[in-house]
Amino acid sequence: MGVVPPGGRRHGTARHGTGTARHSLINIYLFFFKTGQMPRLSKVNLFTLLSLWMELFPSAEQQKKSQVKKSGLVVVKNMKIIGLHCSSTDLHAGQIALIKHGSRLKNCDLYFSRKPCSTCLKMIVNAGVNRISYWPADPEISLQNEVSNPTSTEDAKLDAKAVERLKSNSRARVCVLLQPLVCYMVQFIEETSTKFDFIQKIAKSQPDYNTDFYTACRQERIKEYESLFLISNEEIHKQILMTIGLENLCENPYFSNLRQNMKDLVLVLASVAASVPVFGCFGFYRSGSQRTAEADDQCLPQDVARHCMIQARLLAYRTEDHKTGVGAIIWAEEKSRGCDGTGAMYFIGCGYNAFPVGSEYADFPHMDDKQKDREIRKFRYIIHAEQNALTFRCREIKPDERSMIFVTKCPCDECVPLIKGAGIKQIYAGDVDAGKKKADISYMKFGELEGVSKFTWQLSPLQTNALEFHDPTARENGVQKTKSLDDQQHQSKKLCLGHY
Ligand SMILES: O=c1ccn([C@H]2C[C@H](O)[C@@H](COP(=O)(O)OP(=O)(O)OP(=O)(O)O)O2)c(=O)[nH]1
Repeated sequence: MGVVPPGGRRHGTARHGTGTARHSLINIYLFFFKTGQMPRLSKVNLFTLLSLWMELFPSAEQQKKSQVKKSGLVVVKNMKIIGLHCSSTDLHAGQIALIKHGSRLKNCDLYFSRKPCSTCLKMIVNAGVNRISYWPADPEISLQNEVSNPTSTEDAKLDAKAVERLKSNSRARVCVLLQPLVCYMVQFIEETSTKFDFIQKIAKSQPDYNTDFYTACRQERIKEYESLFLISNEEIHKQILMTIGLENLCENPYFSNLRQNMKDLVLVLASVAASVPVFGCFGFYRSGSQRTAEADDQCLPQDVARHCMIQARLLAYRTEDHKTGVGAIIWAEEKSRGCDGTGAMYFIGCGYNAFPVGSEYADFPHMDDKQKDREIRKFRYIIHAEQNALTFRCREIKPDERSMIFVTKCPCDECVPLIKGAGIKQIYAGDVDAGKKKADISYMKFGELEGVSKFTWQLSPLQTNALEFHDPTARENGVQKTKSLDDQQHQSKKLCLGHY
């Protein structure tokens, strides 16, 4: 487990409101000028966050109250994600990993949202995994609810002991891999989430053009995730840590550092999740020209589409482009429901925009198209999020299955033909730059793309029709449009750190 950097607590990481946004922006600028880089999520924290998020994968199954808690799992090979899973009513996440990957689990790293039970651990260890990381709160077999059901808590304690015995006799490292966030990470994520295109699109539809709803939604998510992923009572948390073999973390400063790291990650998750909010009639809908498409190519349920877009948003915080972070993730759907808690859906690949693998920070230019000298602009070098997702995919894209890509920004002219050529059937994205031709990057092809269904973030068409009825010229993609606001939105869409 990482420790807090010298000087004590990291700067203001546990702030709950948008509060002094201007101040935090100045701090982020200072960080940028000092280090030359924007705050970035470490891979380990990204995998941990994705495991927590997978625990929340929307499920059609009825959740029964049980001692066995739902858990999320990220399977990683050579530091690349090869599986995103969550438990179902019948199977634990570890069992699903075994069914889906079998002996391919050898040398993989597994990130669990809860410490796995002995049934799962013995099989995973047997498969030869390299490392098992877990979130240090209530384990899969819950150690809470002592009073209401003493027998099952006794069983849970017995299981925790068995897990420890398996751990001490296994080659795999079973550990907690949390790292402290870099300075200003929480503020940066909060700032960029408020400015995220989806939030701005909703704000634009509000009469007073504000983003207060983002703050409210974030607060709700914080409450919800804190109750799920943290243990509010310090004594109970200590008791659980003791039972699951983490007595070393029960002393201060390790205990308070651990709790702070966990809290910061929960804040990150809540801030990102709130940037693709459940808000009024906003969601992913076909754009105008495609609305008559056949019914067999329907949009995913909104909660599933939102969930996957949030995965892409998390990936974007690994970007190497300090101006514009982009994340992309590809999922597909089998013909029939599988054993995974994700139903028929399975993971294919994911990525974010970054310079070619193996390159060093100074190898390539980082400037944008405001830079006069075209030779020192980033555009000819950077690999786009979709390109990385396709390159490092772990499964093939099958022509007879519904495959879908979720991208945090409108796919550009380099990526649109790649997505279509790869046989991806659906694109879920924003459309803010659609139709724009910039100096070195263009977004002209997305609007014209045919043969791939496009679902962009907008007001539901039903709602749109009502608007149209009143004023057919006053909308674009379902959002009431005035020229000046549209321009404002483009200006404020990013935390612009482009004036080097
Ligand atoms: O389909 C795409 C399109 C772009 N990018 C990445 C590449 C590059 O790192 C960045 C370019 O973003 P943008 O078009 O917003 O240009 P910018 O110069 O970063 O910002 P601005 O909108 O101010 O021009 O986004 C992708 O990953 N996928």
